[in-house]
Amino acid sequence: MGVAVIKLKNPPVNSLSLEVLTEFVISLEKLENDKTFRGVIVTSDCPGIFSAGLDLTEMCGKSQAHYAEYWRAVQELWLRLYLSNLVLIAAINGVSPAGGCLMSLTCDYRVLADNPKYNMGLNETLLGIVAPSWFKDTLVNTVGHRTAERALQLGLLFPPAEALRVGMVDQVVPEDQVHSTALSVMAQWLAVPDHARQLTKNLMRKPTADRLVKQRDADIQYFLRFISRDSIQKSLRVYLDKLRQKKG
Ligand SMILES: CC/C=C\CCC/C=C/C(=O)SCCNC(=O)CCNC(=O)[C@H](O)C(C)(C)COP(=O)(O)OP(=O)(O)OC[C@H]1O[C@@H](n2cnc3c(N)ncnc32)[C@H](O)[C@@H]1OP(=O)(O)O
Repeated sequence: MGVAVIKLKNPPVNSLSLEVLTEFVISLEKLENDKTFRGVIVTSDCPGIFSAGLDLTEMCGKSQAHYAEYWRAVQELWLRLYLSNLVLIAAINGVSPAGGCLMSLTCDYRVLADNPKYNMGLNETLLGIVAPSWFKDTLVNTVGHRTAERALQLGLLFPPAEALRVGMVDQVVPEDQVHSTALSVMAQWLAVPDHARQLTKNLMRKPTADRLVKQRDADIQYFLRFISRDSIQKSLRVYLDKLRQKKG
């Protein structure tokens, strides 16, 4: 039925490095241009981890030019996913904090494996950083304003039952059924004529996407100023050190 599977593969935690973002955009573009494909299942090849989100090492101790390039790539992936003409189904087979969660929120439907470890949410505040307005918009459009406000301020990571309750995911299924469920949901979405579904998706999503499109450069400048602050660099270093020391 013309369904591709994109499996994120950047061990150990599928962090969204510049290279991963760039490859993801290229893969999506190819699929969008190949009319034999109408849908994509986005999933992970890393056991227990859908994606650890943006790659913290890309945002720490690098040059301004690097931060600008990185942030443009983050914007690009979000825009491509959010406005994709393809049906996108996230088969979430692991934990998905921050950018990992965002990626799944851009999909049309989310199936999450029922494992209490597989938390998801926008936890940026816990790192001492702030989810950008378009991350916030994506969450608000999924779970509503009040739930998003509480989740964003507290940096909440929701276990599966809670994620389902607040509408962050559409279905929670046993781990071994995530892929088959995503496939059967895909069949349901593909039963709708493409042009009508695509126009409707665009109607729902374009106003949100346009807010970023109209001010992409300003958004990059804002990111540069924010991420370059000594206090933010320090917060990121402390967070990364904590992650590294966990093992020791
Ligand atoms: C104006 C706007 C400004 C800024 C906006 C920025 C928006 C940011 C969005 C983000 O996505 S920030 C990233 C948020 N992500 C997280 O908080 C997740 C952090 N990681 C974890 O919680 C865990 O690693 C895990 C995903 C639950 C996996 O745990 P596990 O025990 O399996 O692995 P471990 O913690 O030992 O990690 C292995 C290895 O990977 C490194 N790591 C983990 N996450 C990241 C990451 N996001 N980026 C880069 N590297 C990461 C970790 O340090 C370990 O490295 P080591 O092997 O060298 O020790």
